[in-house]
Amino acid sequence: MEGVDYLRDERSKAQFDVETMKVAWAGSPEAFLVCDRMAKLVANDPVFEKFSKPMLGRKELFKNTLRKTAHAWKLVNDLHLTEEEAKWLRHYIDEPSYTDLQWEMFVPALEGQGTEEQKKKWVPLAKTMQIIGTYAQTELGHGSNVQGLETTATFDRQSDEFVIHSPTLTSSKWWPGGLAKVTTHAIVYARLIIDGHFYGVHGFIVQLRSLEDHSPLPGITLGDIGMKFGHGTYNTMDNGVARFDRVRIPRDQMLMRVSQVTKEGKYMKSNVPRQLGYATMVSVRQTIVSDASKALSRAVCIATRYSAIRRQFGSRDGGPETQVLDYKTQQSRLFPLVASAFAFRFASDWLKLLYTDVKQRLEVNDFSTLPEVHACTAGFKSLTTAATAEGIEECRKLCGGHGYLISSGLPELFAFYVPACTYEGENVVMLLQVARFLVKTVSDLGNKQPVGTAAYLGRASLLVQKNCVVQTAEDWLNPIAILEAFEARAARMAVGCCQRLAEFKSPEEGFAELSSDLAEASLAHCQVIVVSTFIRRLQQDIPGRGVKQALEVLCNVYALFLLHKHQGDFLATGYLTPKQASLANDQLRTLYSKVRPNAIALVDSFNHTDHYLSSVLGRYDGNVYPKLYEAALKDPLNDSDIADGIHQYVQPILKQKLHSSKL
Ligand SMILES: Cc1cc2nc3c(=O)[nH]c(=O)nc-3n(C[C@H](O)[C@H](O)[C@H](O)COP(=O)(O)OP(=O)(O)OC[C@H]3O[C@@H](n4cnc5c(N)ncnc54)[C@H](O)[C@@H]3O)c2cc1C
Repeated sequence: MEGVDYLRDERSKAQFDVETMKVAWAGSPEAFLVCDRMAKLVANDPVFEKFSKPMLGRKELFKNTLRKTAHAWKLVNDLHLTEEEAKWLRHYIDEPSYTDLQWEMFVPALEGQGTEEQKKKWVPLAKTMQIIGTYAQTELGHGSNVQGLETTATFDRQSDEFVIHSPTLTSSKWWPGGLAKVTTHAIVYARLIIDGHFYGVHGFIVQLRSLEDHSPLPGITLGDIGMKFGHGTYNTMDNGVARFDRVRIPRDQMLMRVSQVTKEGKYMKSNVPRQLGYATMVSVRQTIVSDASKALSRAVCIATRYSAIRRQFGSRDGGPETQVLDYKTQQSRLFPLVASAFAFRFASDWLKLLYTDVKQRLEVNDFSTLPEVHACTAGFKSLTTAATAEGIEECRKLCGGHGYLISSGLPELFAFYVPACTYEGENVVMLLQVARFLVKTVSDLGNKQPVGTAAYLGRASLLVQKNCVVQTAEDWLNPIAILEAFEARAARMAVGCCQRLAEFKSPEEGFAELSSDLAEASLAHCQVIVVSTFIRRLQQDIPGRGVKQALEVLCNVYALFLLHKHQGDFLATGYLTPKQASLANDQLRTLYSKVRPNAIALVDSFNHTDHYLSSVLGRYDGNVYPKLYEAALKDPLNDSDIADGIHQYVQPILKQKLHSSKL
């Protein structure tokens, strides 16, 4: 049998309806149709071909992406694609490009932070690509600490302008995508100074380049920050550096929705609540969580298909060797990642609902849930991006030596994905923000009932006393038992941290000293939310033969895998006995056997095209070995038998005349 037959055989074993699972994964029949159409549009268009990328140099990579981006924009216009469809089109093209910044940072910042007048002027220009913008916040010296930014925007009353200036080397803007060579405008974050007084960091719309010949405007120095990790991923993008030498912009180019500077130089807070920006934040983080599920689904799709094809050891009587997917060790590394992809998918669906809820509340000036929403979305960002980056690397290892080949698709996927742990809020910094919320919530328990995802902390006094009642491995299939275990562990960790904080002279000193424990308590809290979201999703009606049952197995795998991985916490907090932890692990092994027959069908449910996966190992048809060989032959080193440099550098060594004493 060949790889092709192995996958066909695997598909025939599926115990659920794959087509309905595809809809469950996409979120709705409509969402499925849009994704499917855009994925195929990209896959069938030769301009979006990806396999030659590893052979391109930096300049060619960059130009190649410019060409693809221009073609994509033409398709958007020719086919009258909606913004949603255009978003999916960009996603399936699968190359970091300046348009990511345009649509995901520049336009949302204008819409979220601009006044009605500013939006009327700038948003149509951006949406029709008459201007191309980026988001210039990070500097050489500061990223996470936004209040530490050094770029200044000084108000000049006489000319009614702001003077944008980079006073030090470390104030150079550093990282913004598209900044080096493409973008015509940027939202530059700078310290607002009026009459020598500092009024906090604000966003300013700054034109960077001439719209006529694209050259940098006077006083602005622009450049690329250099090659980044991986080859063909972020090196397709011109992340840039910018320095400003007293560059003047009109006063009305400060984004003034929340605070304004008048002609007279008076700084005023508008009556628009500062919290309005929270809705945008929830939306951005929803996209990050959704992207995590997509990236992880790609990696597990490759690793699962390849694991069904790859055979090592175990041949009896001349029969076939064992599929590596049948090894329990392979299953225990891979299946939790398949389950995690689904968990993150449902978490992102839930965040969409949360976004609607937050927007409705903000419209009636109800800010009561914002601290909880802020903490939960920051935690989701950290948890899902960290687990996805680790998961992609694990999938690479699950593919053995071939996983290290660029043609496996996994090294580039990792290089592409891993900065998600850093941008949009560095992951540990995010967990510490969650920790501040947890400490406050636990400290206020006497006065205030926690809401939403923190509601379980309202039962903290009970959760710290009550112990787990599980007696058999089957008891670990009960969602109530699972959820209570996660809640009890998280509550105990949060309460424990608060008790220890009280022993320090000042809360800040305690927070700094215990920050590592606090980050762990935050992670435990975030896991409660992801596990409970998965469980709640399964309480809804899910149509299709065997679909709900397959998802229930994955939900249990996800939860019990986390419990096993963090069993130190569960035991140290005293909620579980060693026997109960061991029963959870027994159940986990049984669950892996239940996932096994469905493994290929589960990853088929992601509906990934071969173009999107860009992996020889993850091909839908399973024709791995012939195509791996074919891909290798395309390497430029195989153009001739005798490579450039052999005659010059190798042959002289071979032909050297050595004195017999040296032999
Ligand atoms: C691929 C990529 C694209 C980017 N695109 C853009 C862009 O378009 N526009 C833009 O403005 N920026 C962009 N950035 C920059 C990015 O937003 C920042 O790198 C990010 O915010 C992290 O900040 P930092 O680099 O200052 O990390 P740092 O904060 O310096 O992190 C270094 C270490 O310090 C730790 N640390 C920091 N603060 C604390 C604390 N209070 N307590 C404990 N530990 C702490 C962190 O956990 C980390 O381990 C991009 C970055 C990357 C990698």
